[in-house]
Amino acid sequence: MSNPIFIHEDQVKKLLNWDSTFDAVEAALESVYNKRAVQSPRTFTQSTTSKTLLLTMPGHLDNERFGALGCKLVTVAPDNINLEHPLPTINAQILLFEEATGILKAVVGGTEITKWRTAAASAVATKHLKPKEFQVLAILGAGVQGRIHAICFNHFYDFKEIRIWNHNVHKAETLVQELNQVYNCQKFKCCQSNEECVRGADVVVTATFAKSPIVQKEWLKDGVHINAVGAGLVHHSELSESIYQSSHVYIDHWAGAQTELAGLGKLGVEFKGEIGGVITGDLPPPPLDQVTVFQSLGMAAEDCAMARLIYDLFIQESNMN
Ligand SMILES: NC(=O)C1=CN([C@@H]2O[C@H](COP(=O)(O)OP(=O)(O)OC[C@H]3O[C@@H](n4cnc5c(N)ncnc54)[C@H](OP(=O)(O)O)[C@@H]3O)[C@@H](O)[C@H]2O)C=CC1
Ligand SMILES: O=C([O-])C1=[NH+]CCC1
Repeated sequence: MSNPIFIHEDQVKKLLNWDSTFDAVEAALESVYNKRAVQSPRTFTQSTTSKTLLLTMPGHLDNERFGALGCKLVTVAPDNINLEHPLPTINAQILLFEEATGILKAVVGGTEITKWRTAAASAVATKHLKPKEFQVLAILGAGVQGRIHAICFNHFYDFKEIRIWNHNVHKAETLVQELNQVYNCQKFKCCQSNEECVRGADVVVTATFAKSPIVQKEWLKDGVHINAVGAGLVHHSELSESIYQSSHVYIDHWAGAQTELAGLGKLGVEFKGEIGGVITGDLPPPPLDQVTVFQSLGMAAEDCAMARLIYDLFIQESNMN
């Protein structure tokens, strides 16, 4: 019996690319809708001696290119940011199993994968729910997800302006400066308030730990698309209730939504369906003048697809050397 391979974060980082990530995530979202993926509900284990939360996310995906049986273990430790030497808030590993035998074949660093696949899921949802009219992108949150969303959306879409707001404005200023320098442009702009950031935007991303709404309905332009990524108290704490009640809301997976978004159900919010249904064409695209929300929870199927992608690239590269 061979020992499992360890693919560390720095190796994962070198193997990641946006186009394959997009394909893997799109395949995962479609497979969940087509019932070619199995995702047992994720579990949440709260440490009683710290703020750290451990999530276990088992999944299986039946797909020629991205199929895999795996389990992501991911921790959320909000205080990491305040350490003398700050660490990422979200850290993960993905266990990948041989399907026929159940033997562990690889442990794949999951922190970069979580970053990339989450931004790619927002990009996939945006492609299917807001097919054109990109001028202005508003990103609320300048942490790990805010940054990777800026990079991902700049890769896939031709926004004229990418605005970034953070409740601590200095952090947004630093990120904007970095991105304008890296891409040798001036399209990244720092906003002093969340309202200034959102007003007039065509696409909005929320990626914070905000426990109360940071986006209000009256700030939204007709036809805006929102990718709601962050979770404060719950996964729907970043947008005001009236946004959810008046817009077309799509989710990544029903099973997760039934438990983790139960609060929205109590407010009378009816989900239009899984984004996978829009990808397959079974669900009609929303009218262009309607506000749309992609409520992203994150799925094991995305992580399995990504771990398989990285595993295959790692083996290919090892065989070449
Ligand atoms: N849907 C999905 O698949 C995934 C969702 N997530 C979620 O995305 C969110 C961001 O994660 P990540 O970027 O990795 O975390 P980071 O810690 O890197 O960033 C968090 C950001 O939220 C800001 N923030 C913290 N508290 C508040 C507040 N009360 N109001 C407004 N902004 C606040 C922080 O600002 P500052 O540092 O200045 O305080 C920072 O910009 C989290 O809620 C996380 O759970 C993450 C991964 C996957
Ligand atoms: O899907 C995911 O990995 C996560 N969602 C929220 C925190 C981590």
